[in-house]
This record gives sequence, structure tokens and C-alpha cells, in this order.
Amino acid sequence: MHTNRLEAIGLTHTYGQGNAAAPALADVSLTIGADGPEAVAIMGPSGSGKSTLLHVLAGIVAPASGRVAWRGRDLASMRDGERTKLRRSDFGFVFQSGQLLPELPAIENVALPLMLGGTARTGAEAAAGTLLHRLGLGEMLGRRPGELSGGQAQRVAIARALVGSPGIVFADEPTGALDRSTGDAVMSLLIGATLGHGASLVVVTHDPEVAAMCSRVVRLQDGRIVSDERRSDERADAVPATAHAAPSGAAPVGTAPSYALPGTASAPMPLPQHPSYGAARSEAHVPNPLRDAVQQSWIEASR
Ligand SMILES: Nc1ncnc2c1ncn2[C@@H]1O[C@H](COP(=O)(O)OP(=O)(O)OP(=O)(O)O)[C@@H](O)[C@H]1O
Repeated sequence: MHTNRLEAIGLTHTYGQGNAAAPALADVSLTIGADGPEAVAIMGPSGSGKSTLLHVLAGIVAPASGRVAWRGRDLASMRDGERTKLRRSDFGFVFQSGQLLPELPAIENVALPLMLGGTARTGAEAAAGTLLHRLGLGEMLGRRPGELSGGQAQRVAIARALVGSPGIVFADEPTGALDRSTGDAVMSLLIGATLGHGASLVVVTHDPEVAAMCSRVVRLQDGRIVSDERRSDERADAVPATAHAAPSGAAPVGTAPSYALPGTASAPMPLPQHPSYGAARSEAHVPNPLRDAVQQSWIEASR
């Protein structure tokens, strides 16, 4: 059995009570990462329960019944503080936008998880810098989120999700605010870098193109899983060959494998510039309970 295994059994969840009750999940069972890292897309119509499932899997929302076990441990058996700590150490998160701390430069946003875990600033920033270089952002270390394009901000978010070497990364519409070509490049990078770190990816998406890049697609309807398909014909461009090199966050810049797209070797990824600089920041106010809970835990921990 693979270590980084997330197992959900018989999950149900209902918002509200009585006449106002809205069932969101009904007897959902699935296992992620049982045989090693995988990229799983969660799809389904609006209101089918995708976000609720992500929140329950990440331990933000407690299911009404059923259980979620990470590495064999039931999330419900942990104290709140322990679950919050686990989310920081074992889980990575990438949201549509607005997840970076706006006042911190890219390198500090990425170094933060390591510093909160006890790594000294110098070491944390060295590892953050290495990862940002690999993601093609070597020139952007000192820029704040409001000074980055949407695609650049998402790459910083990917670096922050991965810098602590999580076992699983949860992504909620990570390319939803990007144009097609930027979104495809970011998604390819997210899958390649996550699997390259030995972690699984769970991505909620409406976008069939995004799902097509994943090795498994789970479809929900009315809170139930209606299909769970594994693909053996992964799109060739979805996972860069270098992604499987299992990089170390502390590898020296220049010698480490790059996550650049195939054919671009170690050159920075030529993402098109987003026409609207600061877009990532202006989107920050769209409510998202999971992102806001994760963000709040960063803010509290960094005080
Ligand atoms: N906080 C809430 N209070 C009450 N009902 C909610 C709440 N959040 C979600 N719901 C309801 O639960 C159901 C599932 O919602 P959920 O957001 O999980 O679906 P989704 O598939 O992610 O939708 P979308 O694609 O539109 O984001 C819907 O009927 C929704 O109206």
C-alpha cells in the first residue's frame, strides 16, 4: 500500500436542516494514491458537490457520516489544531486566485510554509528560490502578488503548495481565472511538479481540457459518484518527462530538473503575459471557504 493514501468511505453531507436541508454528498467512497501518485479530476455539473467533497477530503468540513483517512489515520480522530497542522505539513492547496499573502514578495510567500515548520529563513528562502527558478520565475522572486500576472501568481501558488513536500495537493479550479493557453501551461506544470514531488493531485474543475490532462476522472451528480475512470492514454504533454525526477527542494539552482514544458529544457516557461496585471489580487475577494480557511491559518501562524 502506498504511504500517501487518502481514503474516503461512505461520505454524506447535508447543508441546513428541515425544509432547508440541501444534500450535497451521498455515500461517496473513493481512494486516492493507493498505488502511487495520481492526478485526479473531480468533475460534475454546478451544485453536484465537487467543492463540498474537496472540503471534506481536506478536513475543512466534517462529513455528516462516513470517514476520511489520511495515511491510515481518521481525520475526525484528530484535534482541530492537529488537523490544521496536518493541512500545513501534508497537504498543499492551489485555488483559482487570491491565495497568496499580498504584502509578501513571491519568495517569502513560498518560504512561509517551511519557516512555519521551523526551517530558518535562509534555508527556507534558498529552497523557495530554487523551486521558483524551476517554475520559470527566477526573475520574479521579489515581486508581490499584485505585481504578477495571473499565470505567474498561479506558479507562485504551485511553488508554495509544493515547497513543504506535501503528500497530496488539492486544487480548486486552479486555471479558472486564466486564458486558455496560460491555463493549459499552468495545469501542465501543476500536474508535472506535483507528481514529480511524489504527491497526488486532486483537482476540481469544470474544464474538460483540464480533466483530459489527468490520469483519472471522477464525476459527481447530485452528490454521488456516477463514474470513476482511469486513463491509460494520458496526454503526452500533460506531464513533462523531467517531472518524474523526484527533485529535492534544496537542490542547487541550475543543476536541478526544471519543470519547464517539453522542448523548453531548463529555460523559464514561456507563459504568455496576462493582459491584466494585478488580476490575481483583485480576485481575492471572491468568497471561497476552503481558501479562506487555509489562508487564515497561514496568517495566524505567521503572527
Ligand atoms: N454553505 C452552504 N450552505 C447551504 N448549501 C450549500 C452550501 N454550500 C453548498 N451548498 C449546496 O450544496 C450542494 C453542492 O454544492 P457544491 O458547492 O459542493 O457544488 P459544486 O459542484 O462545487 O458546484 P459549483 O460547480 O457550482 O461550484 C448545492 O446544492 C449547493 O447549493
